[in-house]
Amino acid sequence: MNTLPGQALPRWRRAVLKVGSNLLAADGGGLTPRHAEALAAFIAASHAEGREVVLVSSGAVAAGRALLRQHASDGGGLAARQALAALGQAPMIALWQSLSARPVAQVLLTHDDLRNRRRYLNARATLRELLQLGVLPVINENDTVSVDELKLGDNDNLAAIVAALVDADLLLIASDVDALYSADPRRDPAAVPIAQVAALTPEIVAMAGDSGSAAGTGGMRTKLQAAAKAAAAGIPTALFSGREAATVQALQHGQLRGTLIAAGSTRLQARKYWLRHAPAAPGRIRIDAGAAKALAGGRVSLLPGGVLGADGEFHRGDLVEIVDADGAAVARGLSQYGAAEVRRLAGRHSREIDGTLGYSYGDEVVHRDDLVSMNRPVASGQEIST
Ligand SMILES: Nc1ncnc2c1ncn2[C@@H]1O[C@H](COP(=O)(O)OP(=O)(O)O)[C@@H](O)[C@H]1O
Ligand SMILES: N[C@@H](CCC(=O)OP(=O)(O)O)C(=O)O
Repeated sequence: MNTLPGQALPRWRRAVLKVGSNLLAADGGGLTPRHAEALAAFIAASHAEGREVVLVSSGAVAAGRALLRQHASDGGGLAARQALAALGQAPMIALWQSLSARPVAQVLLTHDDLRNRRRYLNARATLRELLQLGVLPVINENDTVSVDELKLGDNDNLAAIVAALVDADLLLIASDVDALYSADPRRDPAAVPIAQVAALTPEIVAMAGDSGSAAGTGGMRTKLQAAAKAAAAGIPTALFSGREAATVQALQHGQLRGTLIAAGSTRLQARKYWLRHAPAAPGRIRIDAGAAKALAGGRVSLLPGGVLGADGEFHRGDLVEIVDADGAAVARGLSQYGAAEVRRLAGRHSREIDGTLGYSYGDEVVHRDDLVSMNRPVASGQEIST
């Protein structure tokens, strides 16, 4: 039973919710809606309030294993696990669809997809589009092609990477344990729950053990790794029990009965800091006076109409300098198009992109979420991007 007092959940508009296998296969066999129901109700209520939730759901291996058990034993090696995941993806998605009035979209990702700049941007564009369409994205690792060196390894880490990918302002991790404890509570009856973690020090990390069950993968260790990744991107993490319907309902009212792991800085600060200081590609985008003025004011995207040209070489997704007609630095950002493409798009209207290139990655040359103005301080508590 949860003995932690409630605490305020950080304000959020877009969250990633990670649901572990232990919750979905709570009876030790195949998937059950027992705990998923309350989580689906939370997602629906959040959506009705104008918030966006991206779901990262485990459970495919557990679902596959339950199906196969009726026919044969699964062996236990990597290929067997991959086969079980392939078998279980559809039932896992079906479970969420059965609990959601909105359409559910399946998204399978690997580490390789997220390391590759082009695929990273494509995954992000797809997820943004799904959210705009009002669809519930359900993400899982693409276990079929995830061999060891490509594997994210667990969905806790995948959820943290997705949180940064979709610019979430909160990472919610629902598990079968109600908090981070001072030691694994399955092994140490004297372990006490921890309500707040200000920083993931080595002492805190040492408290985390691995999974206590066959269904789960990483235990608390991967949850803290995920929280560290999220914190580095300026995203706080909330750990709570998805077994307690009252705990899940309390989230709806902004109350967390679990562990809150703070982010070092705000999401916007972390992102803007990175955009400002990371090494840029050997190339730059030149813009006209009107675009320079708009970008200096902040919170706007760079459209092709304001572009004069591009110098040097850079690729889609590269961080580039944006300069005015005199070569003075105005901003930095991730270009949606490569240098050759930007040269062709210079001065054109966004609606001409498709006709000019034969394809389009979006209306913006640099999206406002990927842009930092060089003459504006990165203030704390700035508005969260939409
Ligand atoms: N310090 C700790 N505090 C809480 N839980 C811990 C700790 N160390 C290990 N664990 C284990 O982590 C488990 C949750 O992780 P896991 O089994 O991977 O679940 P999930 O399927 O939700 O990802 C808990 O049931 C618990 O036994
Ligand atoms: N891709 C696997 C999930 C692996 C995983 O991370 O599981 P868990 O520790 O329960 O979140 C599956 O769907 O079974």
